[in-house]
This record gives sequence, structure tokens and C-alpha cells, in this order.
Amino acid sequence: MSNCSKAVWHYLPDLRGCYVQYQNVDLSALDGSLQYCFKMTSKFLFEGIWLDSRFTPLENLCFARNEFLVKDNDVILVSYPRSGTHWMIEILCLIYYKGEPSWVQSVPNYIRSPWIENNHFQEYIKKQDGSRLMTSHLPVHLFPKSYFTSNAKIIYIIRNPRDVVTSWYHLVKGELRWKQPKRFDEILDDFVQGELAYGSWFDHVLGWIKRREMGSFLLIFYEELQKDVRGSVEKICQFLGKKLKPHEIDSVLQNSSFSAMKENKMSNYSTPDNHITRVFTSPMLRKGISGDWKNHFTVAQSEAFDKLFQEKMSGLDAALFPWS
Ligand SMILES: Nc1ncnc2c1ncn2[C@@H]1O[C@H](COP(=O)(O)OS(=O)(=O)O)[C@@H](OP(=O)(O)O)[C@H]1O
Repeated sequence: MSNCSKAVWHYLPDLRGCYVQYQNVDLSALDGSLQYCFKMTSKFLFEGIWLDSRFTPLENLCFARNEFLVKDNDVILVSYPRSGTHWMIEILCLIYYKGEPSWVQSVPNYIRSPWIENNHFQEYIKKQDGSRLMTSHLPVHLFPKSYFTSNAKIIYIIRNPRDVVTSWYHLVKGELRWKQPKRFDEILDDFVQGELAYGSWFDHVLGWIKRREMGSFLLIFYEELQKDVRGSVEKICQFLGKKLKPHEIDSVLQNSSFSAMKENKMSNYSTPDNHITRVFTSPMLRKGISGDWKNHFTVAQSEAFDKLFQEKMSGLDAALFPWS
């Protein structure tokens, strides 16, 4: 039985209709204030999507969605979590600096390309001018409304969902607050049910992928980056209208490699004030490979997942996905 068996639900009118699920916490330790519980438990449901208030407080989400003004020359990197977002942030920041590594070596990644829905976004985005760079894990229906009337560019990165859930499992395994971390099968179950933060992978991808017909949208796969990182960087440069010389591209590749990022304090969340290591002990950069899911899925899980994938993604050409 899951160690998250104790679940209580509350309707919070003062928090604009959110539900809180008390999960895996000692309820007797709470003072009874719903607001306090909300902060402690962190998981909340907003328009059908589970979010984590430690990273995405409701006020920030509401600001991002209703008030933040996306500009025509903004570049927004969007992904479902654990899909290679930080790798792409590094590549984009290096492209902006023509391969010169001073920015990626002096400013933390979450400030270089701040998360739209997260804490401190308003503070961090003020530091940028010109073609602003920002990141988001939001599904399309929760995205800033102003984006839909802008010409901002979106780069949407997709990774094999089997590797996404594997990566997620390893991340939450090191979550500090759990007395006992969830097993892989429990995380896989949450993933399939769309109960991890940012909701269902399938809905996220299906929602965003439709926008590739609208222009100003680049779809890129983690597996494509793995297979041909130079070709991918050239494609991104073309999309952004940036012209880099071959040696500048060499430097982009060198400074965004897994080993370079793992050693860079500004990219591996080892700066003292970062919000991640207060929550997780697991490394943000773990293995950086494709196919590690094969070491985690049982044959039965793999077959069930294949079936689910085919059902959910039946409207899309299977050849679109580089792992199929
Ligand atoms: N440079 C580079 N090369 C290859 N792979 C890389 C790189 N940087 C990050 N990663 C891997 O990306 C995974 C984390 O994905 P995200 O950055 O999207 O995670 S997050 O949800 O935004 O925290 C996570 O995958 P796993 O290693 O499979 O866990 C990271 O290791």
C-alpha cells in the first residue's frame, strides 16, 4: 500500500477554489489553519492540473496567466518537467552570447531564463531587456493569456515519456520531506494518472504540439539533441535568426555538455540561495542519457505503457517521435 494513503481534501474558497491534498505528512503536526496546511502540503489542483505551491504559488500562477505581458520578441522555452529543459536553457543562453560562456558561468540558470509561473519571476524578468528569455512547464491552457495575441517564439522540448518518468522518480526519491520515498511503480502510476506536477504528459504534449502549425514555434526532441546536438543547435539558431560562426557553435556545444553543466555551479543548483536544494537532495543533472527507462520498467509495465501511448497519441503520426 502506498505510504500516501492518508489523504484529506478541502475546498479553499479564499484560495480561489483550490483543493489541497494532505499527503504523506503528519497531520497532527499542523496547526489547523488551511493556509498553513496549503503551504505545508504544497500539492494543489488548479483547473485540472496538479501544481506544487513550493515552486508555483497560486499568486504567481494567477499573475503569470492574467497579468504578465508577453512581448513579440520574447523567446519562451516550454516543456513538461524532466524533459531536458535545463540543457536547452544552457544552449539558448550560450547562443545568445555567441558561445561565450561568461553569462552561464556567472548567473544561475533560473535567473538567466526564469520560470514564468515560479517564485521570483517578476523580480528576475526585470533584469532582462531586448529579446527576453524565459521558461515554463505550464500546459497550454494555463499559459499567459497575452502570449496568444503575441508573436513570441516558443521552443517546445519533448522527451520520451518513459525516460521522463524515470528521471522524475530519481528526483523525488531525494525529496527531503518524505519519510519514505515512493517506489517506481507508484510514481509511474501517478504519471499515468496525470497526478504529478503539471498534469498529464499526454495532455501537455497534445495541447502544445497543436501550436506547431501556427508558426513562431519550434518543436525539438531531447533524443534529437542527443543524436545530433550540432544539427539541433544550428536549427535553433536558424529559428531565432542568430548567425553563429562554426567556432562559436563549438563553444555552445562544449559549454552545454552534460559534464560542463554538471561542474558549473550556475547550472547545477549548487549556489547557496537556490530553491531546489531546499527541497531535493537528488542531483538535477543525473545521467543525461536516453533509454535509462529500460532499467526501470518491467516487461508488463512497458507493454501497458506502449498500449496507453498508442491510445493517447493515436491522432499523431507515430513517426513524429524519434524513439518509435
Ligand atoms: N547537458 C545535458 N545533456 C543531457 N542531459 C541533460 C543535460 N542537462 C540536463 N540533462 C538531463 O535532463 C533531465 C532534467 O530535465 P529538466 O531540465 O527538464 O528537469 S526540470 O523538470 O526542469 O527540473 C535530467 O535527466 P536524467 O539524467 O535522465 O534524470 C538531466 O540529467
